[in-house]
Amino acid sequence: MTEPIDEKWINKKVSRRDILKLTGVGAAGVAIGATSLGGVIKAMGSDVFEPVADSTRAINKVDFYGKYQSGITTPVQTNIYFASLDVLFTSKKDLQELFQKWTPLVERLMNGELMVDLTTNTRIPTGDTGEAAGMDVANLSITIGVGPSLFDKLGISHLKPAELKDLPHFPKDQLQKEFTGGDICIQACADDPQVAFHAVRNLVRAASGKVEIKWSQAGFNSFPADGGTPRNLFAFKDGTVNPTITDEKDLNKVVWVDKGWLKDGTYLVARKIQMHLETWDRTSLKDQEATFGRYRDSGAPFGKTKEFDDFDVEAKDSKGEYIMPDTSHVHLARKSGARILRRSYSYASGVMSNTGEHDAGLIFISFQKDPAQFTTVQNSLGRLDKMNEYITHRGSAVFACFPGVQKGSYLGEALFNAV
Ligand SMILES: C=CC1=C(C)c2cc3[nH]c(cc4nc(cc5[nH]c(cc1n2)c(C)c5CCC(=O)O)C(CCC(=O)O)=C4C)c(C)c3C=C
Ligand SMILES: [Fe+2]
Repeated sequence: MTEPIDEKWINKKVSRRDILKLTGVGAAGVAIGATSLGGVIKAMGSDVFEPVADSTRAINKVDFYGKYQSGITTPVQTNIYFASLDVLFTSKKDLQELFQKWTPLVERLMNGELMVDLTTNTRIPTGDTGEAAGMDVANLSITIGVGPSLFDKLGISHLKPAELKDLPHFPKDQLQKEFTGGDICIQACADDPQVAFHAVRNLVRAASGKVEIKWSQAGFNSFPADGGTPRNLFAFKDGTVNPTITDEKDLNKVVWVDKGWLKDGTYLVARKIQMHLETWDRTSLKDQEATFGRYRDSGAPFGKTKEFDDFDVEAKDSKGEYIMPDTSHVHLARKSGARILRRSYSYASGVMSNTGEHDAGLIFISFQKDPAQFTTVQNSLGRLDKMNEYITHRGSAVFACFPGVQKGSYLGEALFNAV
């Protein structure tokens, strides 16, 4: 039998910045070009790292340990694989064991390591499913949360935060059971679709017999060449007005829970929203822009010229009419007064079998310290939102996402320490 291979696929592709850090070359101030990197490594007496060409995707590691979980204020990656799971057990102890088992696996995945050492023994299934072997870790972030149904199933309703409850029914909701709810969520985001999928697949596999996938959805964000705001499938820049992900003070107001076992965690709201692209594509540009109250090309609010220009929703023109139409999505969302951190992805999953339309839309994801913030915005959009003509809400879920993990601890430990 051949020796097991403990192969780090992150080591196969290491950014130039990382190599400079590892070798100390950067600190010594030695300027080297990309073509000389291989030589530097050999000179260091190591053949572990292979040189790679400079690439924007090569700066590739998101930290697992920290005050907060990754995938919340992590810069948005290009891909998501979101999975909502149901548990197949009924005890709190089983849940604790699941998170204790997952913690080092999540750490390994985010380090770009295989789930367990590979063996070449072909008589047994491999420890890692293998489809991410040799790939860059691509800024993989993994965010884990628990849904309201979990607490009831495990008989621990007394530990369920008062804020964690199914969202109310909203006018025009057409929710389908197969895209709604779930006991646990895994949000895997990465700059590569296969890396994100591999993470979910392997975590679910490691919990075989303990969890089953209730629903899942892959999604994407495509960034313009200048790295600015991505456009959604209606071709509008989406994500312009959002809390700044580095503004800790503001995030404390909007995103991070400040009490109880969920302190430094947050609530994730997921909505699977179909976008009726065929109807949208038959709509004039003028009407499309009035739907949002923003110009399509620049992303600027009506009456302004630049995407990030501030605006007053109450401002009126000389005829006394709102500059930003009062039925526009942005007018109504802003007027709600509530704030959320949006981190959504587009999806395109083939064709709706009953209508022949594109099965495409938005996996709307927002983080907030109380799901009521989302509800306030959604209630303000209500029946008035001009965008309602073009969208249908098909799925919905809410999860309490744990605080970050410190070394020696595990995902959700505070929940298990709570009485
Ligand atoms: C309840 C919350 C929201 C849902 C659901 C939602 C769905 C949704 N939004 C777009 C496209 C855009 N939304 C934009 C702004 C915006 N949307 C929300 C909330 C929800 N959107 C907020 C809070 C805001 C910001 C409002 C503000 O204060 O300015 C925009 C404009 C650009 C931007 O700021 O991102 C677009 C475009 C789609 C397509 C969609 C469902 C399919
Ligand atoms: Fe929106």
